[in-house]
Amino acid sequence: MRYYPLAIDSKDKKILVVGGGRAANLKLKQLVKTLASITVVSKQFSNEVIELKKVFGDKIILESRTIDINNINIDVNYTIVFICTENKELNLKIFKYYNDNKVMAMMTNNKEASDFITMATMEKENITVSVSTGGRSPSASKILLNEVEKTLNTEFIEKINLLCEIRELLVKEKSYNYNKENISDIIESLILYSNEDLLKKLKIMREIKC
Ligand SMILES: C[C@@]1(CC(=O)O)c2cc3[nH]c(cc4nc(cc5[nH]c(cc(n2)[C@H]1CCC(=O)O)[C@@](C)(CC(=O)O)[C@@H]5CCC(=O)O)C(CC(=O)O)=C4CCC(=O)O)c(CCC(=O)O)c3CC(=O)O
Ligand SMILES: NC(=O)C1=CN([C@@H]2O[C@H](COP(=O)(O)OP(=O)(O)OC[C@H]3O[C@@H](n4cnc5c(N)ncnc54)[C@H](O)[C@@H]3O)[C@@H](O)[C@H]2O)C=CC1
Repeated sequence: MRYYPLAIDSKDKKILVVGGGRAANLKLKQLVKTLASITVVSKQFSNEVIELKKVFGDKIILESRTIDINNINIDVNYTIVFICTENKELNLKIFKYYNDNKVMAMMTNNKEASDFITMATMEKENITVSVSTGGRSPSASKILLNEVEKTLNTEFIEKINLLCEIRELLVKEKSYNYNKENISDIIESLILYSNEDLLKKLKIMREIKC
C-alpha cells in the first residue's frame, strides 16, 4: 500500500490552496466541508471559486497575487498545502519551498513527487467513506464511491450511529472493566439487533449507566 490513508483533524487548522482554477475548485469543494480555515493564493480565480467564497464567506480567504517562481514568499504557517497551478515547474518550486519548511504538500499535476493524494469522499450523518485507486483513476474512484453510497441507506447509518453511542457509554463508564476484546464482541453481537431494539438497549444503559 503506497498511499496510507489518514483522517486529519481539521479543527483550528489552516490549509493553503495555490491556484484558483479547476483543480483548486475540486479540492476546495471538499475542504469547505471541514472545520479548517482556507486560504487560496492565485493570479486568477474561476467563477466556481468566487462562488464558493460567496457561499462560505470568512471561511475562505482569497489572496490575489502572482507567485514569482524565483521568490515564492508565501506564509508557511499552514498544516497542509494543495498546489494547483497548471505550471509544473512552478508547482515543484512551491512544493520544495513548503517541504523545506516542514509542511506536507501535494501537486495536483504530479502525484509521483507529492507527499499525499486525496480520496473520493462522502460524509453522511457523521459516517465518512473514502475510496482511492492509488492515483490511477479519480473518475473510477467516484464511480466506486457512488456504489458504496447506495448500500448506506438511512437505516444502516442509523444503526452504525447507535452502535457508536453504545460504545461511547461502554468506554466512558468507569465501573465497566474496559477491555477492547469485550467491546468489539459486544458491538459485533449487536449488529443483528433492529434499530428499535438498539435504541431500547441504549435507553436502559443510560438509565443504569451501563
Ligand atoms: C492522483 C490524484 C491526486 C489528487 O488530486 O489528490 C488525482 C490526480 C488527477 N486528477 C485528474 C483529473 C480529474 N480529477 C477528478 C476528480 C477528483 N480527483 C480526485 C483525486 C485525485 N486526482 C487523486 C487520485 C484519486 C484516486 O486515487 O483515485 C478526487 C477523487 C478527490 C478530490 O479531488 O477531492 C476527485 C473526485 C471529486 C468528486 O468526488 O466529486 C476528475 C473528475 C471531475 O472533475 O469531476 C478529473 C477529470 C477526469 C479524469 O481524468 O479522471 C488529473 C488529470 C488532470 C488533467 O490533466 O486533465 C490528475 C493528474 C494525474 O492523474 O496525475
Ligand atoms: N488532481 C486533480 O484532481 C486535477 C488535476 N488537474 C491538473 O492540475 C493542474 C491545474 O489544472 P487546472 O486547475 O485545470 O488549471 P487552470 O488553468 O484552471 O488553473 C490554474 C490556476 O493557477 C493560477 N496560476 C498560474 N500561475 C500562477 C502564478 N504564477 N501565481 C499565482 N497563481 C497562478 C491561475 O491563475 C489559475 O487560477 C493541471 O496540470 C491539471 O492537469 C486538473 C484537474 C483535476
